[in-house]
Amino acid sequence: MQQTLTPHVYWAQRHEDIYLRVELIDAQNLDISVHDNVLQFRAQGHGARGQNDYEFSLPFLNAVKTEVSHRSTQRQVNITVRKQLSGWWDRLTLQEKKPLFLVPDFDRWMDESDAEMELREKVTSCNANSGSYITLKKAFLFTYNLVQFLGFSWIFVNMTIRLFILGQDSLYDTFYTISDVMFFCQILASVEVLNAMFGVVKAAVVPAFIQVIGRNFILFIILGSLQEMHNKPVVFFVFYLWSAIEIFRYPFYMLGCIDTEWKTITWLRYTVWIPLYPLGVLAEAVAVVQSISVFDQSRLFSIPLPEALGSSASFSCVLYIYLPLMVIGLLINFRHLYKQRRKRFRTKKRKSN
Ligand SMILES: CCCCCCCCCCCCC[C@@H](O)CC(=O)SCCNC(=O)CCNC(=O)[C@H](O)C(C)(C)COP(=O)(O)OP(=O)(O)OC[C@H]1O[C@@H](n2cnc3c(N)ncnc32)[C@H](O)[C@@H]1OP(=O)(O)O
Repeated sequence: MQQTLTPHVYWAQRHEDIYLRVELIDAQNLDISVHDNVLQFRAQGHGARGQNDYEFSLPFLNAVKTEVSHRSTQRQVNITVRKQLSGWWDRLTLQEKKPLFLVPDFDRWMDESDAEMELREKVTSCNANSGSYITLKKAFLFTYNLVQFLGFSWIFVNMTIRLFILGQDSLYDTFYTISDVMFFCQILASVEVLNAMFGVVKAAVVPAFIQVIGRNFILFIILGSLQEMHNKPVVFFVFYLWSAIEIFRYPFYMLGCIDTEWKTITWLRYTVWIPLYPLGVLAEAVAVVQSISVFDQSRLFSIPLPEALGSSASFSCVLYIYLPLMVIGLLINFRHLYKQRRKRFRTKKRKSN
């Protein structure tokens, strides 16, 4: 008949954890739990007294967490118990007299000051890692915002100068002179959706997605794909309104990356959108409406239909759906920007009180 015996148990501690090493070869049917700060161990295996059931219980000196992690190898069972509060214990067990089966694990043994040093090194290397991640992130964001700022400033300044020099004529060739840089900036702007998705910045995903998809739809499908749209004055208004906000938004972000704030830039970033956003959406809607007849005539992107319904549907069907979607997108983003504005200025006011 098998007897129930106690295995040899080796222990060591750190400020956060207790490590137990149970000398049991090929341990099976492990039952390890912690209740009321007492660890119960039961298993079958080959220990000091051969193949047998082995068990022990350890009432800990101080409170520990109930979750216990263990890993059994061919030679031993390693158990880690987390201390409820970080700190150094004078001994492991509640009773002053150490149980006979329990001995220090000199392979893992550390005195308090060594463990403190190890803990400090861990914290320092963790801080160093997160510090270099933050520096890298800020450098990436700063560069991204700088590139966008330069792109949109070039667009805005170029259009303004051309308007002063050429007057009304400049409205008709905006696409030919500006679109390449606008294509570049708007493709790059997709990074903003990814940044929001992966938590690189604290921005909301849906507004960023609406913004990028909305603009790229107008730029690539409505304006870019139809030659008939290239010389329309609406291109001027769309590009001018888009770039008018970005020459404030990107410098605002750049300053944030270097932990600096210029009140005027902050005010402009969170205020200029109030007239610009509805005007921008209006200009985009005009472009969509103007493109409908062009799509109908050219049959570009027409949608194949089953024969019973006719040969194909004009892409303008999509545009009729897109127009109300623009209003929904406008409302979502307007509400989002309004909340951002209130949050920004409310916090600032409170901070300055
Ligand atoms: C159901 C809908 C289906 C979709 C169908 C499509 C519908 C299409 C609708 C089309 C509507 C779009 C029309 C639009 O194209 C028209 C115009 O653009 S007109 C011109 C005026 N436009 C604007 O004013 C909008 C400008 N754009 C924006 O403001 C942003 O793109 C927006 C996503 C709308 C809002 O930005 P965000 O959510 O990021 O807010 P914050 O700026 O307050 O930023 C929040 C925090 O994140 C930090 N952040 C964000 N980005 C960066 C960055 N690049 N670098 C560094 N830091 C960044 C920022 O600092 C904030 O942090 P903290 O609060 O700590 O300061």
